[in-house]
Amino acid sequence: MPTPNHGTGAASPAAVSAAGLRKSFGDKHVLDGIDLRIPAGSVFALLGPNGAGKTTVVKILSTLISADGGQAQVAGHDLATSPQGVRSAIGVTGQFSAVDGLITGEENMLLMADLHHLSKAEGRRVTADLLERFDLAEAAAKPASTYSGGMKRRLDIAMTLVGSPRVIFLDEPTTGLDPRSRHTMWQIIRELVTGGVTVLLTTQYLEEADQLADRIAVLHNGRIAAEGTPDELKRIIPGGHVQLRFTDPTAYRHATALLTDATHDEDSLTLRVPGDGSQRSLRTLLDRLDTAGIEATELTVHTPDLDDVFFALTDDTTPTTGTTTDKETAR
Ligand SMILES: Nc1ncnc2c1ncn2[C@@H]1O[C@H](COP(=O)(O)OP(=O)(O)OP(=O)(O)O)[C@@H](O)[C@H]1O
Repeated sequence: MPTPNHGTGAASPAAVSAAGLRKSFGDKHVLDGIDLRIPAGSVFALLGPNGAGKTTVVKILSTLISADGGQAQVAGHDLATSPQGVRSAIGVTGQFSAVDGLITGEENMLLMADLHHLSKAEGRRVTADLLERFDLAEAAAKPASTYSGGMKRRLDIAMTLVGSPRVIFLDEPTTGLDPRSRHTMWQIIRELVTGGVTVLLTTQYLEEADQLADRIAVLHNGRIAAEGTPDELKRIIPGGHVQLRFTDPTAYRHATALLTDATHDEDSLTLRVPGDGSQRSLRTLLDRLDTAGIEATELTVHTPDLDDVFFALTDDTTPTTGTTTDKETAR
């Protein structure tokens, strides 16, 4: 479920905007003209295969490295002319934790408060508040090296929040976490956005983008291959169909003769009828079968999901009508 502030565009001011970002490492062109617009108070997911350049985008937008070309503004500050302004408005949680394992969770937080020049009292207040919020109060006095992966990740994000950033970059926030910790992290991210923060996250997990993001961009070959809401992206990929499976070869043959737009597989006695999975198209198909007195043994509706989008956009060898996921099986 995306966040309440569906950042669909025009009305909300942009918390992050970028135009024509380019970056090469040696002769390797990693980013070849990236445009982004992330409405304030929304979650934006950057998806892409390994090595697509997701971390590079985060590093550029968080001023850790500079772009070779293009321009960007973050929280109203220009990357080129006001990098310090950008840094003061953002929080970054990278793939490699900033947590120091030798000191306690609380000490990590207090160190962060010092870096943000909070007074001792304010630092202690913010630390106690965040440790409580992130369910780390009990473990606060233990060395961070004894924390589980999920606890370290929560501490990492809590440390990011010490400076009250308006824009947060989360680079693969749930990689390596078990399903429960992943769900906890999703809840934390949703709460951040409800509080008005803007989140740019990179992820390998399509489900994560589907669950969290108001908008998703798929990065491939140095460019944004597609951008939109999860539903918009799913709509651009064909591949919805109804699969009919028969056990009676005669019924299968009759169905093949009737449904001439279907592709069929003689060996498994199955037909694939193109369709958008809507109630109307399903009813039409069932009416045609009923009228002809044909009964299928099994009917399965397939609708494209983000996996299909990802594969179709990032693998030139996969046909766009390829893999689909079973969404509903009847009979
Ligand atoms: N400092 C660097 N020097 C040389 N090459 C680099 C450097 N940083 C990144 N690259 C290369 O740039 C490409 C993009 O890397 P990046 O880490 O941005 O990808 P990514 O999409 O985040 O990948 P992953 O999902 O694996 O984390 C990769 O081919 C990587 O090897």
